[in-house]
This record gives sequence, C-alpha cells and structure tokens, in this order.
Amino acid sequence: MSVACIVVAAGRGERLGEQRPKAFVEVGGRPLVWHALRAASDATRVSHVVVVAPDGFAGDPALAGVAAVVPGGATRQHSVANGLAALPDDTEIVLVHDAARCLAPPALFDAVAGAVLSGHDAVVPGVPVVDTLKAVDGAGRVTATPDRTELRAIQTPQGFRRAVLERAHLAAVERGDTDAPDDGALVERLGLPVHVVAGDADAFKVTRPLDLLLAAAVLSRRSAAV
Ligand SMILES: Nc1ccn([C@@H]2O[C@H](COP(=O)(O)OP(=O)(O)OP(=O)(O)O)[C@@H](O)[C@H]2O)c(=O)n1
Ligand SMILES: C[C@](O)(CO)[C@H](O)COP(=O)(O)O
Repeated sequence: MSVACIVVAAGRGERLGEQRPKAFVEVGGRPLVWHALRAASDATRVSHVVVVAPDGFAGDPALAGVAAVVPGGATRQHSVANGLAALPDDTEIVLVHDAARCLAPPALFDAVAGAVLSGHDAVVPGVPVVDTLKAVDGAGRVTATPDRTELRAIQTPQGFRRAVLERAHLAAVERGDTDAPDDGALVERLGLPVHVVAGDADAFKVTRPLDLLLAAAVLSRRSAAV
C-alpha cells in the first residue's frame, strides 16, 4: 500500500521568536525542516513526501529533492489540507508530520504507518505526561486534576487511511472549524476511533528557544554515537 507523508513547515514560529519561519531556523547546521524531511525519507514505509512551505521558501535548498512543495495556509489545519490536495492518486495511507518535530526518528514513521497498515484508520503517537495537569477556570481557580495515568502528550507523525483523513478535513470545513489542534482531533470529531501508539522522546516539538538547545544536544548525542 502506498504511504505518503505531508510535512507541514509553513508556520511562523511566533513562540520561538526568530526572524525567519521556524522550520528554516537551523540546528546542527541545517534547517529544522531538512532534518524532518530526512527522517521521513529514511522511513522504509514512506514512498512519497509532500512539504508545505511558507511564502518565499518553496525554492529553498533545504527542500531540494522533495517530490512536491505546496504553499502554506493560514492555520496548521489549512496547511495540512493543502498538502492533502497535492497527494498522488494512488496514495492510500497518509502520515502528517510537523517540521517542528524535526528529530522524530524514521522508526516512529514506520511504527505509525505499520499501525495503520495493521487495521487502525487513525493513529497518533503519544508519550506519558510528566507534569500534573489541572483544568483552570477564567478566575484562576482549579476545577479538576485529571488522572495523569490516562493522559498522553500527543506527537507527530500521525497516520491515517487517506479516505478517513480527507473526510475529517471536509467535515471540518462544513462545520466551520479552521484551527484544529491536530489531525487526530478532526477524526475524533467524526466520532471515529483514534488509536495511540508509543511515541518517542526525540519527537518533541521545537516551540520555544530552550527546545533548540535540546535539539542541538540530541544531535550531538547522535553524532557521538556513530
Ligand atoms: N499556518 C501554519 C501553522 C503551522 N504550520 C506547521 O505546523 C507545525 C506545528 O505548529 P507549531 O509548532 O505551532 O508552529 P508555528 O505555528 O510555526 O508556531 P507558533 O504557534 O509559535 O507561531 C509546524 O511545523 C508549523 O510549521 C503550518 O504548516 N502552517
Ligand atoms: C500537532 C501537534 O504537534 C500534536 O501535538 C500539536 O497539536 C501542534 O500544536 P501547535 O499549537 O501547533 O503547537
């Protein structure tokens, strides 16, 4: 079955606070999106990669060799929809990955694709939550402390049977949803099951400046190990 991966890289990166779009900020001498694309290409089950790029970056050398480069949308959800529209006709399984999770290992792409191939229509990787989480109301008062053992921090790549993901995005447009937190949430809103597989500590999202230091440390650890 043909597996394609959409790498979304069109965000601004407001929380990182750099001049250039976050996916084009460098770590270990290469842009985040370069690392993400390399991992997607190194995954044995992925046969086609589409990257969603910010305005003015379609010709950036970091994207060289990628099968399709498409423009970003106003939100992550719109960017994924643009990537979906550019998939080859024979794609049956779609992985959606954040360029910001630039160090997710190829094995994680393969594990997620494998779970879809084994019969789950929607698969998200997740890791146990390490902090105690509390729900808080507008007045700053705690309203609940959910049981942490039932919570997972959800990562990408997320994997879907193509028809399910397309249906989920179409239904979102019909409902007027524009900014879903992730693609799994759109499938949940269809009332369909979403399966969680084990995530990977290296698939953390580069969001704030401290995350860039962590990414550099992970890359150093990897190069010391070879
Ligand atoms: N309109 C958008 C917004 C986000 N993304 C992508 O979605 C991923 C996850 O989003 P996030 O980490 O929130 O990135 P930004 O939106 O860039 O970050 P911020 O909210 O800090 O601006 C990133 O790879 C980002 O490039 C995208 O392709 N198009
Ligand atoms: C898709 C995602 O990475 C899953 O954890 C996350 O929801 C993206 O969130 P953000 O608000 O775009 O940082």
